[in-house]
Amino acid sequence: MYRIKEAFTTLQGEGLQAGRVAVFCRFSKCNLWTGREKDRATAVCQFCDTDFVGTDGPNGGVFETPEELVDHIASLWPGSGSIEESPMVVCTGGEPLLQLDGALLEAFHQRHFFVAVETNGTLDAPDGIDWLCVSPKAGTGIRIRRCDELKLVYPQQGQDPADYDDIEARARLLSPMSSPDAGAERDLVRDASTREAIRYCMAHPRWRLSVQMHKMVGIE
Ligand SMILES: C[S@@+](CC[C@H](N)C(=O)[O-])C[C@H]1O[C@@H](n2cnc3c(N)ncnc32)[C@H](O)[C@@H]1O
Ligand SMILES: Nc1nc2[nH]cc(C(=O)O)c2c(=O)[nH]1
Ligand code: SF4
Ligand SMILES: [Mg+2]
Repeated sequence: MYRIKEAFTTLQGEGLQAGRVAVFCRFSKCNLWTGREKDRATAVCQFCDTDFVGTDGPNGGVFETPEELVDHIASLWPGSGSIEESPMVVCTGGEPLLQLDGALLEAFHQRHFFVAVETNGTLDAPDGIDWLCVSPKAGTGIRIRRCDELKLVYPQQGQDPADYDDIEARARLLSPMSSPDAGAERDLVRDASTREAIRYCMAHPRWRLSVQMHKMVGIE
């Protein structure tokens, strides 16, 4: 059984796949925060910009089998879904690795999906993910030692990008932290974080900047 908060089609806004059309499959629940505002101050991860509680969002729900969920996601893909088109699904959340298993991956692949995953890296990932993005949170133990992109939200108190030097990745990205709330304050926080991230990249050119493009162009 898979519990999905919401699903929607947009452009991947972050990381090396930014700009690519994808169906986002947002899994319910996270192991680093309950998702309730009253618990934010005591959560392990306190800056989350996402509502992942329950299954009541647009195109959300409870899916009994992998095929049922994949049919639902495929129905949101705007093209034909042919192998040439390489339809993409981004499994995110919440923490998708609490639920994503080999059977679901296999079902996505049967339907020609390129499967990307956004994870906090604290849980083991099943084999066969096509694009694995690990975004470590300060103070957590990272189990995933190898990924496609390491995408640090920056700056985080108590975290130094060098803490992750031993994780193997095709690219190392700093993604400026924005405030969880929408509006003017979010932009101010984001602008300050962006300046800091740029400064860090310039001094440590192993790292590159990744901006949350979707927030800038006003898409989901
Ligand atoms: C909501 S998380 C869900 C996936 C997974 N739990 C994780 O943390 O990677 C999706 C992405 O948004 C990033 N993110 C969350 N809150 C953010 C914020 N306030 N500013 C910038 N990025 C943020 C996360 O680091 C992650 O890369
Ligand atoms: N456009 C867009 N790109 C994204 N990349 C990662 C996201 C996420 O919430 O995991 C996200 C998101 O929420 N929207
Ligand atoms: S950013 Fe990821 S790890 Fe942090 S609370 Fe949100 S969903 Fe969980
Ligand atoms: Mg998001």
